[in-house]
Amino acid sequence: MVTINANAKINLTLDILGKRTDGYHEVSMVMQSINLFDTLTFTKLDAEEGIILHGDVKGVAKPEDNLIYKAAKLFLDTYKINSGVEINLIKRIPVAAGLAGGSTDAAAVFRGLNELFEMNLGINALCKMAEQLGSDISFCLMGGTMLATGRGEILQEISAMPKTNIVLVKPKVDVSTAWVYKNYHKVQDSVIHPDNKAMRKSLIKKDLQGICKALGNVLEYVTIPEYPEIAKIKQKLSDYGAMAAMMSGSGPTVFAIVEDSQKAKDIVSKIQLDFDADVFAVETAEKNF
Ligand SMILES: C[C@@](CO)(OP(=O)(O)O)[C@H](O)COP(=O)(O)OP(=O)(O)OC[C@H]1O[C@@H](n2ccc(N)nc2=O)[C@H](O)[C@@H]1O
Ligand SMILES: Nc1ncnc2c1ncn2[C@@H]1O[C@H](COP(=O)(O)OP(=O)(O)O)[C@@H](O)[C@H]1O
Repeated sequence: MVTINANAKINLTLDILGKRTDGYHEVSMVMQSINLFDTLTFTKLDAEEGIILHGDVKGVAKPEDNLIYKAAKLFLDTYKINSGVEINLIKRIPVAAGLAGGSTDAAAVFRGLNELFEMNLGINALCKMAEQLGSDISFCLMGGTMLATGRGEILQEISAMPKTNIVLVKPKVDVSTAWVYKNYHKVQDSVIHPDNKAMRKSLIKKDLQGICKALGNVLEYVTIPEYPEIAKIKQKLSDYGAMAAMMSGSGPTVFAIVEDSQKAKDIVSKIQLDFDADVFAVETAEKNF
């Protein structure tokens, strides 16, 4: 049996450089893994038993639609492995939250099956499969602090963010990533683009104030007008003394950077009373490879 913890991510920056001919958007974003995680365990089965998945994902009715199932099928088919596999999922990352919950589960499947079947595949081979299923899965394989370009699948390791306390607030609405990207053209002329160079410089200097100053996400301009609660959550987090607060990915989760774990606990206990939301105190996580 193999067990993998699949970390969620936040976007320290998210910039869109343009629309591509394949319909996706060209992005440039600094991504950071965090220690909020799903846990997946993998056990070999006989080939005729196929892929059996235990554990529900809200809104995903059929197991075959789960990214976990799709990733397992892709792995077994690609490497012509004549075996079944049983996968147990403990879901902790909120779904459709901007935290890459589905992508990180898929990445965990590639890592888990690589170990279970003793394939010794390198990160490049795993990333090749990842790209076929989703833009964020390659980052979830790598983890840590990365600059992601292309549609998100081209990764460059950059200076790691110092270990930092983060508070996550996920209001009880689900946001479709596809919908957010689809509506970006309506706001693109009025957005303030994040400064990725300034972010990278601050990361090199381990300057948390600088990192806070350089946070920026152009998708806020699409998601916040539709879900104004996100702006209220950002404001409250600042009022309660967070160093900075911003929406992650396509939203709706807001993450706040806070100076220590006591402050994080204080903020969690207060903000839980203000909003109908899932609230977590977490830390930044290190890379997987
Ligand atoms: C916005 C981000 C930021 O990290 O994260 P989430 O909010 O989903 O966590 C990502 O770009 C989400 O990546 P991911 O969730 O893997 O997206 P995919 O499954 O590849 O694509 C979902 C849909 O989003 C759109 N899409 C995605 C990535 C991209 N660079 N341009 C796009 O236009 C496409 O319309 C696609 O149909
Ligand atoms: N294992 C999974 N975990 C979460 N979502 C999944 C999974 N498999 C498929 N999905 C689908 O992917 C969509 C995006 O989910 P998720 O990755 O959690 O969003 P985001 O990247 O915005 O955090 C969900 O609404 C759901 O329909």
